[in-house]
Amino acid sequence: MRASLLQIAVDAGESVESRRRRVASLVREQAGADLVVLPELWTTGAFAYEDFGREAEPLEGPTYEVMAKAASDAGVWLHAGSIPERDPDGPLYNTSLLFSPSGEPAAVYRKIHRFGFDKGEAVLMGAGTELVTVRLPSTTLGLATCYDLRFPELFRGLVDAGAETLVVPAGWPERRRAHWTLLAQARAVENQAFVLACGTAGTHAGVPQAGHSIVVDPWGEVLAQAGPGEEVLTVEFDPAKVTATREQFPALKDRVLGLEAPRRR
Ligand SMILES: O=C(O)CCC(=O)C(=O)O
Repeated sequence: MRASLLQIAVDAGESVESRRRRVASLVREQAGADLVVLPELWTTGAFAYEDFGREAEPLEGPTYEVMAKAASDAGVWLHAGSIPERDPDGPLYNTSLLFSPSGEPAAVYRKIHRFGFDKGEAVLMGAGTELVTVRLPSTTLGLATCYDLRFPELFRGLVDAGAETLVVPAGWPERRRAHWTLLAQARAVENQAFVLACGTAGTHAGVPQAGHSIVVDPWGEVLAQAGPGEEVLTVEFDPAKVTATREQFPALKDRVLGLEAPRRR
């Protein structure tokens, strides 16, 4: 399986409209890949809180249309990263879109863990409530977004639902780059799954982005990692390695569920 992670530079000097066009043509250039992955909130930038409301789109808005067409032009499965979604009956959501190689919608995932504590995304956006997995011809994807990477129970839920390849679009800041690499490897090792984590480059809203998108195999080996700037990170991997790893080192079978809390003495 060949995957291309498009580590897009999100800088304030470029309009959303021109970034959308630029990213669509980068997706088209990936014809021949099986899966293309974009980062979180690449239209606005994950920290451009003031732009969320202004740039929010309906689910089937401009980014959806342009990305559906780009997926079918390239003939690839496209994880189009996430958009600020305006739900007509509810709040904004940080919503990921996945398209099939014919440009059909294949999945929608609304980010469950919102970042910012008592400000930013945490107050501006609603929380998703559903785990999402998607069966591709050679692997089952499990979807998560950025801050979700810190919550292992979400990933365990995805694995229980059959996920073998965990896809994590992000807008991770440079300041916590060490956590990004460490957590991507931890999620791969503990779940014996591939992790494809695609971040942004550039600086928006005064927050330098980490870049360093990463692909980790089920043994925790880093198959590829990008540098800090805009980059297309392409990697070939064998999805069958998930089953092989889980058979050779069957730690997932030794889980003990439903442990009781310690008794007070
Ligand atoms: O957890 C972190 O350090 C970064 C999370 C983040 O930037 C996000 O979810 O947008």
